[in-house]
Amino acid sequence: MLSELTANAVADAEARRADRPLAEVERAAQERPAAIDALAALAPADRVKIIAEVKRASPSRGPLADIPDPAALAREYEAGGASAISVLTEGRRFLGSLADLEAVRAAVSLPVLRKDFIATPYQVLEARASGADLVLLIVGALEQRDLAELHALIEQLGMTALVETHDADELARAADIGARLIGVNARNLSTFELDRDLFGRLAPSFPDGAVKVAESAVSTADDVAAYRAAGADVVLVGEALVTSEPRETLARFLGE
Ligand SMILES: O=P(O)(O)OC[C@@H](O)[C@@H](O)c1c[nH]c2ccccc12
Repeated sequence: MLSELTANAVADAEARRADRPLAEVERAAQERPAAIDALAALAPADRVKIIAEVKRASPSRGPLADIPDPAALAREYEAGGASAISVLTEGRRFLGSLADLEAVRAAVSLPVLRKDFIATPYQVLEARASGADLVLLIVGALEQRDLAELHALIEQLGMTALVETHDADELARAADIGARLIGVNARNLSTFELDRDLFGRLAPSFPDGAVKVAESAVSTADDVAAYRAAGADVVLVGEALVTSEPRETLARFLGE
């Protein structure tokens, strides 16, 4: 499933490229105001931080929420105390778009993450051209050389990569490229199985100095507290926020 999601995302980007060639996206990326320092915004602190996700649907969970106005949702997230906003831009299974990312970027002053199946420089440039500060790289979807090259391009453009892992080998690969913001996704993107304890098992093996992000499977404040107790600096939450009153839920999750 992960390779199919990635192949589709790359094919969709290639189709966009026919209308908007690489040189044009490069220019648009350069003209954008500098990216926000997301690493500073997500740095370890005496309280847990939350990346709140704009997510309409997923292949494992189906439709979650309509979200007619992603900018309004992002403003709720900002007012509720989120430290960054993740925007799914994958169109086929997650029903997102780059237009969602643009709308969110214009609405908030928090760092914004492009959450997609990124495997080409073109997709990274699109992210910057749409105002992203952060770009997701899924280790399990990439050869090590491509991972290293995409990571370098993201940093060159002044953005931060969130490098997503799902086992000890992938965590070692993230460490090898010098990733400074590393996530552990509780959901296996090939089988869609959830393993809520995976973050806790991998946390001791994070490279020194890397910011630790626990991704997925949070439905209650206790889940956030469990991730925090296991060493998470940051927790990434989607479904629980889009299916509830986001400000109230964030307040509960942040222990307020
Ligand atoms: O809705 P949840 O269980 O709170 O999960 C959010 C986020 O972690 C999840 O959407 C996600 C994590 N890694 C991904 C990679 C691609 C697409 C989606 C994801």
